Amino acid sequence: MKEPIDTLKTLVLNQLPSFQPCIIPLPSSKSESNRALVIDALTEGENHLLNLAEARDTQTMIRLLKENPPVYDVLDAGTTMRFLTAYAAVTNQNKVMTGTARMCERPIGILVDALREIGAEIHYLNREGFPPLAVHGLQEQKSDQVKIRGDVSSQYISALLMIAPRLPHGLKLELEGKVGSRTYIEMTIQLMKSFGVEVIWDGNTISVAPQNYKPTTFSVESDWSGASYWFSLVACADEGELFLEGLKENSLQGDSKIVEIMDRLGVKSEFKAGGVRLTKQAIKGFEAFDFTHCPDIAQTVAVTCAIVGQKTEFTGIESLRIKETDRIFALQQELAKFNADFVETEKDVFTLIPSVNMPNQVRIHTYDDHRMAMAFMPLMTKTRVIIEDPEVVNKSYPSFWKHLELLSPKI
Ligand SMILES: O=C(O)C1=C[C@@H](OP(=O)(O)O)[C@@H](O)[C@H](O)C1
Ligand SMILES: C=C(OP(=O)(O)O)C(=O)O
Repeated sequence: MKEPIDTLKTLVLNQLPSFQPCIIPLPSSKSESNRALVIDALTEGENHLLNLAEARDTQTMIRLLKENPPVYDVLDAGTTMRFLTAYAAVTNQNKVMTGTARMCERPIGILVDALREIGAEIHYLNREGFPPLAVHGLQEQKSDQVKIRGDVSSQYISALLMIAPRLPHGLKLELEGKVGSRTYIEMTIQLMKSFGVEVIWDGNTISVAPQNYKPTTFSVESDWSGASYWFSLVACADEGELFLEGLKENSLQGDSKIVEIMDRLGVKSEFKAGGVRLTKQAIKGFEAFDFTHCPDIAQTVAVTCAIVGQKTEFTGIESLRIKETDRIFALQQELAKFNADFVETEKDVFTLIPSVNMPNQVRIHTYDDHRMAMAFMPLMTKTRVIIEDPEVVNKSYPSFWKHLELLSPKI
């Protein structure tokens, strides 16, 4: 049971228009960590995984793989649900897959259908197409060629790819229709290659022959999705400079696109040894952006545009409806609290109309979504902000509020 709203824990952020130059340490990427952990579990021999994320999604993955309970309760971690469903199948285990109430509303049918076609026995325990599930392993591979649509979640494709080298006949995945979050599929393939596995992506077909992962040392990069909130803070502040530690210019993470976006919204990025320096520059502006391949930074960019006065068209955000919450609805509700609008002007095209009048205080509801809490933090440059359920950030970035405390005001 969720607590009633009045008794919810809140965090008050006092207005901070400008801040002194500051170093932000950043967490490690949970997407890279969760892939490395599944690959590690499928490797014969010992890997050395460095810099694994502190994110709850990753800690849940570590715990479940280590303790190997009969029920894999993934809480609210999408990658953990999708990757471990495929993992349980290929390792021939009997597992119940479950999670939070919201997780049981996030679709998994496309992955289950593909795994069944390959030969896994999986049953739905409640609603067809959604967790909870009972996985009963994969006795015999029935098919090595599967068609899969790519427009709902790339996590199904990543899950299948990572188990593919361990299937007796390997796997040929034929991607159908529009493919969203393609950068995450590329990340999966890059990680597989780092662990010595060959993957061939040719047009719409990704082929993986049966082969073994090779033990290696792998170090997880800092998290670009988490970095996006600090870019936004610099964009929204009157004055401010940040050094974000551990980021590399050539990243496996598609959310590094934030550099390009924030360049238009007034943030200059300079890559140095050990990270990236963010300073303010004039806003160049943009009219439209397609988030198909970087959906997790859509909230960051929407809030930034609302604050800096940039009217913008958002496309490629359909998948936001099936994430930790319906992020489109959540954005619309919370942006309206400071008189910004996020309106569907044509089917699947949303226009962000910036704030015209800033109230003295805004209370942000966070909808069990870490990214709602973090994306609205930069509003503190303009007004006093109250964040409901601040611990929601633990999913990906438990030290987020501690890092915010590193800032000191510029008087
Ligand atoms: O593979 C991954 O690590 C992820 C893929 C994306 O999901 P979709 O493929 O469902 O868009 C992204 O939103 C999620 O935060 C992490
Ligand atoms: C959508 C997200 O995660 P997941 O799908 O793995 O729960 C996210 O971190 O924004």
